[in-house]
Amino acid sequence: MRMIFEKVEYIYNQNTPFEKHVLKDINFRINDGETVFILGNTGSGKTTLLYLLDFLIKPTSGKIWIDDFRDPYENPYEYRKKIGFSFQFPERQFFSEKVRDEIYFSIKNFEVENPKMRFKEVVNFFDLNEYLDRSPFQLSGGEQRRIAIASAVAHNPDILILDEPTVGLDRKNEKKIIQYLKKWNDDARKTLIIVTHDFEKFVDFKGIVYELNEGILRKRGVKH
Ligand SMILES: Nc1ncnc2c1ncn2[C@@H]1O[C@H](COP(=O)(O)OP(=O)(O)OP(=O)(O)O)[C@@H](O)[C@H]1O
Repeated sequence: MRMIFEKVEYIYNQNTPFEKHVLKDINFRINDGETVFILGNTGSGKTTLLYLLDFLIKPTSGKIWIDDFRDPYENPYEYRKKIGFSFQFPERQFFSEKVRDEIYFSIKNFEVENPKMRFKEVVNFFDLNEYLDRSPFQLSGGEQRRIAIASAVAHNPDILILDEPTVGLDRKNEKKIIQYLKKWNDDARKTLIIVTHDFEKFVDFKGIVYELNEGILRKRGVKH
């Protein structure tokens, strides 16, 4: 699923005293299998750009296209099914009382084949057995991050979008998650989109690096 941004602008609270022009004339495309890093200072618009990539918000002006000519907002569910999204602040993405349901949700919602097997696979890989009956809201930042990433990948999406995936993780889990993401990076069919302030932790990754600066997106280079 190729994603194309054409002259995309995003303004919060337009025509109010709190108006904030966050994204300016964004033109880029993300092809199947690519890894894309989006860097930039605090408040430069990175999270807003990711919300657009998951069709959670609509551009104030400009267009987002899927595979050249399809409008994702006509049927966002259909396209979102192919995407896994882990938020910068995991508690903003959680909505279940138990970790078990949080992880099971996308497996069920997106009708994954062999749901029980997939659930076990994800829980075992991310080492989450001990948390299954606990509330995701009452866990540490690092534990929440693991659950957020596990939930994002549970339905085996084609595109994985991660906002600050390494924040809060201890060294052991950070290593494990980076290794896991490297497999996505190496998989020619899987697209990986990462916003990070810890770019040096992705030293072995290939990909296209963009930088957002006051809402303007520039290509910084390609990592080989
Ligand atoms: N819901 C909102 N209403 C109004 N302004 C907002 C809203 N969300 C974000 N903003 C503002 O838009 C700008 C961009 O925010 P965004 O979260 O996209 O930046 P960011 O690059 O992800 O920052 P950080 O690195 O700190 O996470 C910021 O100035 C922020 O204050």
